[in-house]
Amino acid sequence: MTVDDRAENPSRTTGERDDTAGPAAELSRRRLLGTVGAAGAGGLALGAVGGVAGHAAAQPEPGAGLASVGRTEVPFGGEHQPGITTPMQARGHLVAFDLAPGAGRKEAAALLRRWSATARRLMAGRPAGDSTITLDAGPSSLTVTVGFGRSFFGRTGLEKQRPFALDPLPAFSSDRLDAKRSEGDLWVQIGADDALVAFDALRTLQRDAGDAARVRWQMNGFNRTPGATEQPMTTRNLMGQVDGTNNPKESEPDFRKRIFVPANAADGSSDPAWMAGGSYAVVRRIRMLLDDWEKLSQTAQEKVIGRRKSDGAPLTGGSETTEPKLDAFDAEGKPVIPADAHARISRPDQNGGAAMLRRPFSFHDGYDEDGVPDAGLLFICWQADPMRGFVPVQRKLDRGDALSAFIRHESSGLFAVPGGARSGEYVGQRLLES
Ligand SMILES: C=CC1=C(C)c2cc3[nH]c(cc4nc(cc5[nH]c(cc1n2)c(C)c5CCC(=O)O)C(CCC(=O)O)=C4C)c(C)c3C=C
Ligand SMILES: [Fe+2]
Repeated sequence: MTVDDRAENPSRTTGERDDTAGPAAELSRRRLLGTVGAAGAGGLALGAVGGVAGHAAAQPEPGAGLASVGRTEVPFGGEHQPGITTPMQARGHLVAFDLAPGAGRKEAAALLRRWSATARRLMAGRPAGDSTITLDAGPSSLTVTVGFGRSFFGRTGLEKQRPFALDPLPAFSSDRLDAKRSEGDLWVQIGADDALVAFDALRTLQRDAGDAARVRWQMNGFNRTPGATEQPMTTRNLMGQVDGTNNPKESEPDFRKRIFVPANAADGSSDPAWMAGGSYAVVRRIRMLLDDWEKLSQTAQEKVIGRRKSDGAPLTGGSETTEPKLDAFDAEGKPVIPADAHARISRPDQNGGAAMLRRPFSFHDGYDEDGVPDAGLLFICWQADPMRGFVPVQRKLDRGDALSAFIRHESSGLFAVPGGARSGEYVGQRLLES
């Protein structure tokens, strides 16, 4: 998708009206952006509203001259939370919180109310609080997504409302998990196409937590900057592979069923009513053993995945979107796509139909003392039921994925992400006020 496509995509540019904004909405950056954006296109440099004299008049208007990357807005409200089907953003922060000692359901509800108000404002390109970090940045496709970990329900006395889907994930033999960087009462995913906008949201939400919750762990990630390529291209990961090709597509008939909890229990869901329109996120910090990986020849690397590095096409030929021929053999009688190739054994048709929407960020947290990069994938996958998404696929990968020798799962989290907030509602209200 080009920048212009993104700006024209209604899901990216039309926000629902913020009913918490009040008269300040008159001067909201979002509305200024519309005017100033148009003026900017004509080459007009605007002064302060009302022609304020002196130094202030020389300052550019907030939002002046924004390009479509900065202008693009994702709606906060809706059937689903943002940040699930939103196109991947350039910058991401993941942060887990634990409720503070003594904080319970009442404090959690107040916190979710504060976070929702902040997210609504920031995602619309309006300041929340006194920060000036993003005054000239625009919404930049900011999304804030909030989820509940298993431990949240005990802390708030809501155990009867805890979904079975939050039962702990099974242990996998290749797990090397750090408990301190895993799980958490609450999880927030922040994504934006501008690093300052993403940081500002992270900092503001953390300040909003006040005495109610403390940061348990926090991770930073990135992806290709939208607009950097003219063709809409699937992103690459830090191993250099095209990654995301065979994700379920929103246009597929079973997409919603696979990714989202149905809107009512009559649709065969065992989920509590408050999860209607929600999804489950599995979050894994997966370190890439890049020194080992880069010792492999390109041909060997391609066999590990089963796809070409250059364009992501299957080893049996065609283009990125060509269906792989799983039963093709080479002159020596070996499968062209090896039996343990990652992209072969992770397919739904090899796992009883198990499917998930992968929406990761890459990470790089510097180098270890021995010069080894601490880099990899903040793997985030979304599904209506982790037992019919992540778990069976990871079980299969754990038993015999050629990629396993080059990656290490270092932390894990499973979070129930409720449906999107309706107008005037805060995220999680249907749980906290049930
Ligand atoms: C348990 C789920 C998965 C984990 C963990 C995982 C880690 C992981 N994957 C790559 C790179 C690629 N994965 C690709 C495809 C792919 N991977 C999974 C699941 C997990 N991956 C699925 C379900 C699929 C799609 C299979 C299909 O339907 O065809 C690919 C190929 C291109 C693509 O379709 O995206 C690559 C490349 C890495 C580097 C990694 C851990 C660091
Ligand atoms: Fe994968």
